[in-house]
Amino acid sequence: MTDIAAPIPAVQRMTLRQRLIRLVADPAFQARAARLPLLRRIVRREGDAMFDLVAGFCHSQVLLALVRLHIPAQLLDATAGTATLAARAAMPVDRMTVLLNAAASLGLVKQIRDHWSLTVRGAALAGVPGLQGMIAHHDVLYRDLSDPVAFFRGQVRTELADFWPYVFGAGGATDPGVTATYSALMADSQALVAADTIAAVDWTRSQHVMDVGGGTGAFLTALGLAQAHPRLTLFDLPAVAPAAADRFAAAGLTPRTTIRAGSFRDADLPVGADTITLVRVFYDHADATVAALLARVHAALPPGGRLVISEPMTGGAAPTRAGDAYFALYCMAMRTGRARSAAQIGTLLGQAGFVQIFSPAGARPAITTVLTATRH
Ligand SMILES: CC(C)=CCC/C(C)=C/CC/C(C)=C/C=C/C(C)=C/C=C/C=C(C)/C=C/C=C(C)/C=C/C=C(C)/C=C/CC(C)(C)O
Ligand SMILES: C[S@@+](CC[C@H](N)C(=O)[O-])C[C@H]1O[C@@H](n2cnc3c(N)ncnc32)[C@H](O)[C@@H]1O
Repeated sequence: MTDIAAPIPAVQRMTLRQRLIRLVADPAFQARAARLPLLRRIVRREGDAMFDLVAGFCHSQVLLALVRLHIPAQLLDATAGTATLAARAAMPVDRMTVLLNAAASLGLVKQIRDHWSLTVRGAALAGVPGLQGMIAHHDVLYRDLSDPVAFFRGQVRTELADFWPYVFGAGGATDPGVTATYSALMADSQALVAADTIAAVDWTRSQHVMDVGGGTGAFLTALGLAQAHPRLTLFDLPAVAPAAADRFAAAGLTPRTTIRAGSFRDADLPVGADTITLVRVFYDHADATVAALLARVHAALPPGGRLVISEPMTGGAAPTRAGDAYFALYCMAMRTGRARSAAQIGTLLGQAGFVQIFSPAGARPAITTVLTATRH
């Protein structure tokens, strides 16, 4: 069913800003402005930006096709001609030409003489750990979003949550095959989050760090390699946590690490750490679960102990594309959690008895935002 927006009610007294908005929406003004030397550039820029919004889904599908056909990986190995790429993709040459030109328009590849190579952006796509894996499962998200009005009304039984079964608690993460798939993607997509989180925080005072919801140990491994001194404890669900042992062993970190399996929904957290990290954990959960988890974190830390939270956040009063037009929708499709702003998380921290809540600069907000807090 198509929804037509209700007509805007008549405005009694228009502010200056509203008058300006009405003027810009007037097709006659748009046509006049496009011819005026001073306004022409703005009109063109706004038109291009509007077109990008209109065509965003096509752009994403071009990206998805490239990833599914392993074109970034192929072009990282060697440049290739259109016919070669078409043959490898079992695609007619003329259709591959359309795909590659579309990718070139998006700045991902470029044709030099008869051969295609990656651009700087295409090379970043090929190299960012986990990014192609995230893109490859976006078909699930897009199916959930295919009727966006029903989606925003909460009338779609989304599929995305089935892709990440652990969010429904320990019972959701018992099949080792399923957990292995999502744990690998989660760990791969962690690399930039871990790098920015580690860089944003001063770890010199931390003697013992416990990563709660630490998956298969990607964050603690990165931290252990960056900081030689702290002891490291990983806490995650019984179906997930044991796999961290191989990662710790491969990094030579086994003597410094402890793995504790359990559910933070069902029991208290182990004590002993002076620093607890929660990386990409809150946004999977409702406020009540986060509040209960924070109470357990508070109880597990000594007075003066530190909590480090890191995950993609919304922009709050200043919405951001990554936070508000991607992660917020992603979390909504996950059904159990939501993307929050730093201010919202700060409020939850304050209610749980944490003080000195800071957001250190340094992290790339599209990748993650970091908050630190102290247990009172
Ligand atoms: C060679 C020439 C000519 C010049 C060189 C100039 C030069 C040196 C340029 C620099 C090039 C460079 C190094 C670029 C680097 C670019 C990088 C690092 C780009 C990184 C982009 C990262 C992105 C887009 C990350 C996206 C992450 C996403 C979408 C993650 C999603 C994660 C989700 C949804 C997690 C879900 C988990 C759950 C289930 C909710 O719990
Ligand atoms: C989005 S993943 C983040 C994993 C890791 N911190 C990262 O950033 O890659 C959320 C993690 O929380 C864990 N988790 C979910 N519910 C949990 C619970 N009740 N008790 C312990 N861990 C839980 C999941 O198994 C998963 O590893």
